[in-house]
Amino acid sequence: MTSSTPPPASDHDLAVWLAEQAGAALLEVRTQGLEGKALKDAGDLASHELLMRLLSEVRPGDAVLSEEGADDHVRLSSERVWIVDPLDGTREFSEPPRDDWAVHVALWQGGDLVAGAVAQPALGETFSTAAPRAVPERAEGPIRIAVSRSRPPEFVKALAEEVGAELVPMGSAGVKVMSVVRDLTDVYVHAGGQYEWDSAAPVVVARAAGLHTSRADGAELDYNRENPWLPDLLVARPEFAGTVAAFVTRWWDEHGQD
Ligand SMILES: Nc1ncnc2c1ncn2[C@@H]1O[C@H](COP(=O)(O)O)[C@@H](OP(=O)(O)O)[C@H]1O
Ligand SMILES: [Mg+2]
Repeated sequence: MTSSTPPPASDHDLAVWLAEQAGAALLEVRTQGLEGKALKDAGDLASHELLMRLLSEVRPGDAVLSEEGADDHVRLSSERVWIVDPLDGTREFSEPPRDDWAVHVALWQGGDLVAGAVAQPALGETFSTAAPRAVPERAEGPIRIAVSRSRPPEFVKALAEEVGAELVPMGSAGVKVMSVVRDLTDVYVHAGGQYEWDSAAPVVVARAAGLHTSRADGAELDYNRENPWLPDLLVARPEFAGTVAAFVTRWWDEHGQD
């Protein structure tokens, strides 16, 4: 969809529309000849401002939770809260032609995530609850675990050794969750730091595809809390979730939570 298309009525379709509008703006920023921090900052700002403006126009009664608006406590008494990450994988966005960066748009309503979209603009793909994907049959071979390129959890090497897995580093929480949806990997596990906007949209899209989603130790995920710090995450094909969650539980018992 392009900016000439009107905003759709349904929340599922609106999440896609918003993520794709922001994605188009980000691709345009990438053509401006900027580099490094200037490119990161210009992308963050352009996408953030566009999403805030569009949401205030099309859903004026809803609250928004994003990095810039985390302290706006109106959202804590709101029935409907859009949880957005205008540019996830900022580092990779600033390293063209990498395509492992994303726009996240999720809707939280009455206690849980209900709709969402993850756009990967440089890949030309959007994953969403509007058109949930069936996860393909698993490719044969060892378990593949998606991990952060720059800040992987301290336990991942020990986990990979124990279960005979290979690690697949890439940028963006959304891209890593979508790698499980696409059967590029089997598991994404993170610990050590993240915020609600890093995982909300990927999680609701993964749930719609039938994947397991939880904290890294298997505990329940909870969104739109006063403190949006949500430092760990596990998204996995259901058959691998128990093994990874049990490993993390044991690791945290023995080493403390990182
Ligand atoms: N230890 C940590 N503390 C805070 N945020 C973290 C983090 N590790 C990862 N993240 C955030 O999670 C997102 C995915 O990270 P990664 O690409 O390393 O997997 C990034 O979001 P942003 O790019 O929106 O800042 C990154 O900032
Ligand atoms: Mg992010």
